[in-house]
Amino acid sequence: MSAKVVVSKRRNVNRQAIFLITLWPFPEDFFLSDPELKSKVPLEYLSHKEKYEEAVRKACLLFRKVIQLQNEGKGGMDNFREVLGGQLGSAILPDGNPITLHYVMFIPTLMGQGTIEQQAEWIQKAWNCDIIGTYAQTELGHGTFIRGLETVAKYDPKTEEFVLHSPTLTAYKWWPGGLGHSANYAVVVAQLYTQGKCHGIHPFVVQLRDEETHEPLPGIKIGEIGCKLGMNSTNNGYLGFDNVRIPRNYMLMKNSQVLPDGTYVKSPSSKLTYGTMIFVRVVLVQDAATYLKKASIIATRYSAIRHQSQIKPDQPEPQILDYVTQQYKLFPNIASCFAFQYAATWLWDTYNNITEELETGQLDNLPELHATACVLKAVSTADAAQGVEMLRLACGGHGYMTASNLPSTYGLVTAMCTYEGENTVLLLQTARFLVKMWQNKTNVYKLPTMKYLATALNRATPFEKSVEWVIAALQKTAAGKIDLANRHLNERVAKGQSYEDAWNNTSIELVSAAEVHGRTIIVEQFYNTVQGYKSRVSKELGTVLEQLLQLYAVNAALRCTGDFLRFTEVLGKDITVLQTWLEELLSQIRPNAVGLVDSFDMRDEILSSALGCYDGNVYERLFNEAQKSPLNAEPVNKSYNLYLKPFIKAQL
Ligand SMILES: CCCCCCCCCCCCCCCCCC(=O)SCCNC(=O)CCNC(=O)[C@H](O)C(C)(C)COP(=O)(O)OP(=O)(O)OC[C@H]1O[C@@H](n2cnc3c(N)ncnc32)[C@H](O)[C@@H]1OP(=O)(O)O
Ligand SMILES: Cc1cc2nc3c(=O)[nH]c(=O)nc-3n(C[C@H](O)[C@H](O)[C@H](O)COP(=O)(O)OP(=O)(O)OC[C@H]3O[C@@H](n4cnc5c(N)ncnc54)[C@H](O)[C@@H]3O)c2cc1C
Repeated sequence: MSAKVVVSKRRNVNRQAIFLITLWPFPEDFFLSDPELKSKVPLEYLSHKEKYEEAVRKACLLFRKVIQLQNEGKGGMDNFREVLGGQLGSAILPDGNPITLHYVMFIPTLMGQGTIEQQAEWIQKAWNCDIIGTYAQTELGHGTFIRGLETVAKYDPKTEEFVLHSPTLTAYKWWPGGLGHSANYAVVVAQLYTQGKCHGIHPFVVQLRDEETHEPLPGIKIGEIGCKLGMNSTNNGYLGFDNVRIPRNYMLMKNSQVLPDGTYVKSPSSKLTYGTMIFVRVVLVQDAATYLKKASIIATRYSAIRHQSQIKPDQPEPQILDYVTQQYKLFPNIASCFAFQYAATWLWDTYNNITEELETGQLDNLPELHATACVLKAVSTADAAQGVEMLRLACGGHGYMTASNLPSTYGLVTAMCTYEGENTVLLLQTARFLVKMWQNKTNVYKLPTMKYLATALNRATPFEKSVEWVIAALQKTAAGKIDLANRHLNERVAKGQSYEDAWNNTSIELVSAAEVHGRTIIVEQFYNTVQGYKSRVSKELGTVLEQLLQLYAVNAALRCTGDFLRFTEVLGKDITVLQTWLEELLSQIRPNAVGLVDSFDMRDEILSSALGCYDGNVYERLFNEAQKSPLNAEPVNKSYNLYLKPFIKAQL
């Protein structure tokens, strides 16, 4: 394979940003019409081993095709984004892609953490897929608390090498995607020791397997971690080191360095090592939107086909879409798809702007970027996971069928709540930043996502039925919750608790404050986007977008009525108005519901669902899928004669 990648020498180029610029229409058909990218047998009927082998076959073909497009000058890095993301990627590899981490974390870490020379050495090889990498950070004993990682990289100045070692079982790397049997290299995050001192965690490039035979190298203990709730083809692995030596320049040294004599040169910020995690958290908001769109299309189309019960006696069974409770399950999730999509776009732009600043050595906005990426990743993935599950339930029994593709979509989306930072932990990171800003009010005024904190608490928010009011009320609630949590924190400290104990004892309130702050950002971005669109789209489209915005906002408000009653001037009677407003919106959106999900523009092959196809032939498809069960290949299964018959005939 040969893909030309030019490594720019300009320091201020945001190299990770080039991933996500869409320059041309993506040729889905080039992938979806390739018979080799279709599985002959539904994946669920394959063994664990066969699933993995099939996933590797498809993944290689998939990326070969992407590289072919690139070599023909048809699109660039944006093609990688399409095949890695939840839309095309999860259609072709519904149980996960064993090479994803190579593109999503290995290459971005080389780009973000390597010196120009290291990039020149590694990136071309990685882009050409001469080597396949993963990102090995989490260990059996620690995923969240990365300062507590146990893998050691000790510098030996005599040989100018690092010696990597796993001193305990809990030091084994555990979880990295593709680590089991796919990758032959990894970025390994380990505690750096030089001149007898530990300098904390740093990234190292480590070869794991022979480039020809793929046999594990001496001192490398490696394997796959086993079956999971979902993502069973991602080949998550474990990895232990027995005094494995790597050259000095295999430590990624853009931010901190170890000189040949072992002298440690400090990074301008130790948190720059965490850069790849920010990048992935940012792109996950988009992925959360994609998975929720997928489930929303399936459940909404199915709800238009499915007839059940009666609303009035003697009348035909209605489409289940006409039940208001069903609309309540579906439409707020459709609105969330728009909300997360707009938040993702805004966050991506913010990320680009701030990483460009970082490249010039300006770190002022890094804390806000971190806090914002954490909260948006946490809120969007949690809501998407809950939403997909609700949409699955909204399809009744058929939603429980693998053929609906909802169980496997849930398996993919719920993993996002844990990986790349467990959601509660991320909300606590945001809370840490909010409290800091709250305590030091002068900074609050400068930061775009925090500006509201300067005035929100003292601003009057008399109730009115408008999105502007919902935003003001959410802001006031977030400010009120931060203020209260901060007061409780201080009270606990005043009573003699250490700050850390007081923090832990206040953490339920802190998490809740951060969550409302995240929802405030999302509603505000939705509002800003719709205001921007209004003059550019037809009146009819403007009206529908406005309805979706209102639905998202009023639903967000109704989710925190208790907090509104505590922190704003809202009264019980106003909640009734909010409830009626929600019900009005459900009925306004009803005629456009199917059109709205059609607008997400996902082909049947991408939905991969017997319930969600464009033509609505739900029952035929379910029946056809049932015929694919290997049990139906023979009229009588051998277990009848072996077990059932003797059991039935026996005199018990
Ligand atoms: C071609 C590609 C295109 C892409 C296409 C799209 C396709 C998408 C497909 C997606 C598939 C993704 C598959 C990914 C699989 C998952 C991979 C993983 O999980 S990998 C494994 C992922 N693992 C995880 O995510 C582990 C989660 N754990 C952690 O990140 C950390 O342990 C921690 C943040 C919780 C604490 O860290 P700790 O060092 O204990 O820090 P303290 O709490 O003591 O705070 C100290 C100070 O540091 C500050 N600060 C902190 N972080 C940052 C930051 N990033 N920055 C800046 N600052 C930061 C903090 O604010 C505070 O400031 P101050 O108040 O003092 O001023
Ligand atoms: C599908 C999948 C793929 C993954 N891929 C990779 C990969 O490619 N590379 C990689 O390195 N890792 C990977 N991971 C690991 C992932 O990043 C970690 O699982 C994640 O960071 C959470 O860490 P943990 O598992 O240690 O959870 P824990 O931290 O043990 O969480 C358990 C509970 O403890 C709570 N908790 C922990 N710390 C705190 C705290 N400070 N305050 C309050 N509560 C706390 C959490 O909220 C949670 O409820 C993957 C994980 C999954 C599920």
